[in-house]
Parts: sequence; C-alpha cells; structure tokens
Amino acid sequence: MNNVHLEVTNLSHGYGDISDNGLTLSGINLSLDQGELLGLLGPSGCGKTTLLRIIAGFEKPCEGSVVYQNKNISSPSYVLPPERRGIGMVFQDYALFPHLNVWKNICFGLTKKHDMSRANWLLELLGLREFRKRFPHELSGGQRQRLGLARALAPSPSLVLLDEPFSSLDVEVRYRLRNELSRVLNSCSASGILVTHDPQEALGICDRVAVMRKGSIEQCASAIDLLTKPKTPFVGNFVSQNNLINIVHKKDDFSTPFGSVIVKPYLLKAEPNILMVDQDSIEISYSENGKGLIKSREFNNNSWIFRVQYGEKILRVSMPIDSDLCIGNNCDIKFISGKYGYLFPGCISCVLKS
Ligand SMILES: Nc1ncnc2c1ncn2[C@@H]1O[C@H](COP(=O)(O)OP(=O)(O)OP(=O)(O)O)[C@@H](O)[C@H]1O
Repeated sequence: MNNVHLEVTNLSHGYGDISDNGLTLSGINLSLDQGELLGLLGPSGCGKTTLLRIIAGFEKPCEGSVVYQNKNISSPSYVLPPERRGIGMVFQDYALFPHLNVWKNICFGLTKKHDMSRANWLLELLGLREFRKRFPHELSGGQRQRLGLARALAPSPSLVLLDEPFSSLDVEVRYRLRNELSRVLNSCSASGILVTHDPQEALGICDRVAVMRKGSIEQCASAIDLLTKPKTPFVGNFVSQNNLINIVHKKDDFSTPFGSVIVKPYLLKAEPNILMVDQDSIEISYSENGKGLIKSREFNNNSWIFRVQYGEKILRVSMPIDSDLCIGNNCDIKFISGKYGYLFPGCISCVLKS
C-alpha cells in the first residue's frame, strides 16, 4: 500500500446542458493506494455510478482529471477508451455472455497461454470449477456474481470497479461474497472501488469510504473515523443512522424538546445548531398524550428500532426486545441522561441531560 495508484483531481461532470441541469459531480478529489479497497457510499442519485463511469472511461468530465498508474486517462480534452485502461468492471446485473459457458465467459478476449492458466486459477479461487461447463442461466445469483468477478479479473487488471455487485443477492450470499471480495482482490494484487448505498457493506469491507452527497464527497475516511468523527451531520446520519435534532441556544443553555446538553464552552468554535445523538441515547415511554407517534418498528439483533414521528421529524429509537410499545401508540420522548451526543458545526462531544 501507500503508493498512489489512482488520483482523481477536481473532477466535475454534467449530463447534457449543464446550465439547465446543473452538475452531477462537482470538485471531486480522491486517491486510491495500490491494493486498497475504496467504497463510494451515498444515497440514490448522488453520483456514485457517474464517478465510476468516468474512472472506467464511459463518461468524459467537464473539468478535472483522472490519473491512473501515473498516466492521464481522463480530462475534458482526452478520454482513453475503456478497453485500453486495463481496468476491470463488475456490474450489479452480472453482464455475462448468456450464450457462453462459465469457462468461455472467463476466457473471453484472452489470448495468451499465461492467461489460460490464470483463468484456471480464478475458476478455483472463486469456487467455480465444478460449474465450468454451465451457462449463466444455469447458475445461482451468487455463482453468477462470482463469475462476473472472475471474468473482470481474468485479464490481470490492477484495478477493479464494482457497481453494487451484491445488491440483487439474498442476505446470506451477499454476506459471504462481501467477505470473499477482499481476499480475492488481495490474491490478485488488485485494488478496488466499490459503489454501494449500504453503509454496513461499505464500512464492513472497505479500507476507506468516500461518503457522497449531491455530487460531492463530504468525507473520505476509515470506518472508525466515519463512525466516531463524522465531519458533517449528513455523514453521521447516513453512515450511522444517527438522529439530528435542532438546538435552541439561550445564554449558557442548549435545549431541545427531549432534554438539554452540557458542553464545555471552550470547545465551541462556532454557534452549534444541530445535535446528533444515536438511537441508544433516546428513550420512549407510552403516554396517551405524548407528542411522539410510533410509525414503525423493525427487529435488530436483540432490540427493536422504533421510528417515532415528532412534528415533521422522524427519530430512530432503540428499545429492549420486551418493550410492549406498538405502532400507532403515542409516547413521550426523552434523552437518557449521561449519554453522549455531538454538536455541529465541529462535531463537539457533549453530555445529554433529560
Ligand atoms: N445518462 C444520463 N443522462 C442524464 N442524467 C443522468 C444520466 N445518468 C444519470 N443521470 C443523473 O445523474 C444523477 C446521478 O446519477 P448516478 O447514477 O451517478 O447516481 P447514483 O448515486 O449511482 O444513484 P443510484 O444509487 O440510484 O444508482 C442522477 O440525478 C441521475 O438522474
């Protein structure tokens, strides 16, 4: 690791007439080290696939550059064609040749003898040997995606781009393949860029994750830094599903409808306006006249996650599994005293008080 493999500098892109549609991507800066797996994470429509397509050579940027292995491969005046980049791609819908069997799908376009022994090795590595004569429609979703990965890796690319490769797979196969991905890329000495909108997936397997919003990168960091030091409320909310609550500041008092916060004044560099708290820092209790309304609940390991409406806002609250609160109940909402929250701007730690 640690030598820059791919560098995206000040990249912007717009589809069609930019003056009408605005920019899809704006001022993107990103670098990828040799052997690193980088996640592009963000909500639908934030520009993840567009960024991947520019790196692959299918789109031209209107500003900025992409440098790969010290060569400029994309700029507003030059785009090296995708097939000459030496970059592999794996798609959500597999994109396999339906009329070719597993072996021929992997070997498609390979010419050298050396490539055939690599194809054999990949067949083994991805557990596809026994299916080598089958056609794509005779494989399960997980097997097809393994074949997609084997095919992308067959020409020995040193970078593989993966666009939501696991999203159409069932949960168990998704977990298994996710965990296999780093091992397979490592075995092939390849770096990877993985597009996903699933924080668990990105944080679970990527070395670093770039969190995107509306065509920009809000933060690019390791899982631990994104979880413990989110740079913006959006990152905290999207990555950890934390709650964002407006703060009212009067003299030394920072209050919210659910309690107040205690913060060391010398830590504050700017007037805080948002408090971020996780779902374990709030509690709800049944109350006929409570201002909260339980909209839904979902099972999460050993607890319930309730979605509670308060005015226009939806809060996520974790409660023990034996909670007898039901959808449609009204409830009181309060902070759990002594838990920590973060004030923005600045991500300043504070203590909650109910
Ligand atoms: N070919 C196109 N022509 C015009 N606009 C497009 C085109 N492709 C994508 N867009 C728009 O560009 C924006 C970013 O799309 P993109 O597919 O990059 O987002 P994404 O983050 O990958 O979304 P998702 O997670 O839903 O796949 C969206 O507003 C989308 O409607």
